[in-house]
Amino acid sequence: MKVDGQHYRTIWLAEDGWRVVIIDQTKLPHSFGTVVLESEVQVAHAIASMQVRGAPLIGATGAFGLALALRADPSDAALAGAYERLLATRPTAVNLRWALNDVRARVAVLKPGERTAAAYRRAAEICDDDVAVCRAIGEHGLAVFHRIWERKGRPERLNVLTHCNAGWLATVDWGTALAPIYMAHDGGLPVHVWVDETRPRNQGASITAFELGRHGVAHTVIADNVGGHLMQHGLVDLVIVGTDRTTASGDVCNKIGTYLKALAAHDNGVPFYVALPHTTIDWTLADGIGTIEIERRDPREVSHITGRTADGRIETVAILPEGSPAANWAFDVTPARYVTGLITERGICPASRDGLAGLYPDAPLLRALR
Ligand SMILES: CSC[C@@H](O)[C@@H](O)C(=O)COP(=O)(O)O
Repeated sequence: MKVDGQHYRTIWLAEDGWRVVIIDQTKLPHSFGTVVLESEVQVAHAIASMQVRGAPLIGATGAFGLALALRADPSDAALAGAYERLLATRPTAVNLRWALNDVRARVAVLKPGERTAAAYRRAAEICDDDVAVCRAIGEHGLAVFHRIWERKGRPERLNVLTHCNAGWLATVDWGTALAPIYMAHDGGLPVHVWVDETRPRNQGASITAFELGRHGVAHTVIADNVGGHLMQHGLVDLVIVGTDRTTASGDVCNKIGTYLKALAAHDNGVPFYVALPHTTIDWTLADGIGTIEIERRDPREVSHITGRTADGRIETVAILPEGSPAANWAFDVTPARYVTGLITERGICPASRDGLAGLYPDAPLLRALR
């Protein structure tokens, strides 16, 4: 997508053809800058510190991490070590495991001297595929938006609520949940987005609002607790979110607070859609609540908040009384029964094993789960 008239992806190779450039998302929305990664250790840091974030982008970055590791040492031992270290950076988004498994499987069968080039090639393909997949998600989602707009009698604005950031900055380009929003806006559908601020790290307030604002999409940032009230008053036409891991039975793990939005949507008859690429489906799991590892992050993300002062300095301040403990669960699971539909690159399906099997009859392990 474009920032100040220039088209960006979220990750690309530097002119030297081997270093990896990313947008430093920890600096948004106050500054837009890039960071150059030269080693697997720097890639691991970028993922863990959330310079890059969002499930598909974490996967793509991990793939480049393996390429950088192999460039330094293409041995079996180095490949195994880099795989484990990169996998440990963030536990919940399954795209990371998917991308690391994919690259490892392709290079492990090659001679060490051939591995680096193969890993770079595959990482680049993963990026290109992600762009194509997100574009397709956008097109399928756009049809949903049009249907709801028509059903509601073509209101002056179509109010969409989203949580966290599932936009182009969470993927390689386009985004998942935000892709149909961009397409709706570009096509003249009068879309307006309620942006949940998404405490504690405020990905909605800092990243989704940045994206939508730069693209000219009408939006309003709201505190995380507002959505239920808006739904009760008919001010939300649909909810659309991304996901970090969706089980083979359609349970959806996404940013903490998603579950509460799904409950409120259910109570108010508001459609609740989840947009996802195939790389986010964990075909090995049937029950999301009991089995998905939920990342727990530094409580400091809850007890402190960062922003820009009137004179332009970025400052972090404490917001809790001294001595009050804080806890920081980063994701929750929305059971499939609260999900109106899964919007994938192959189309839309019910959030269920049969729904996913209909779209992905070729999926590995699906049979074993039946
Ligand atoms: C297309 S991104 C889907 C999810 O990764 C997104 O909704 C989300 O929860 C991101 O969490 P984050 O902790 O910012 O990586």
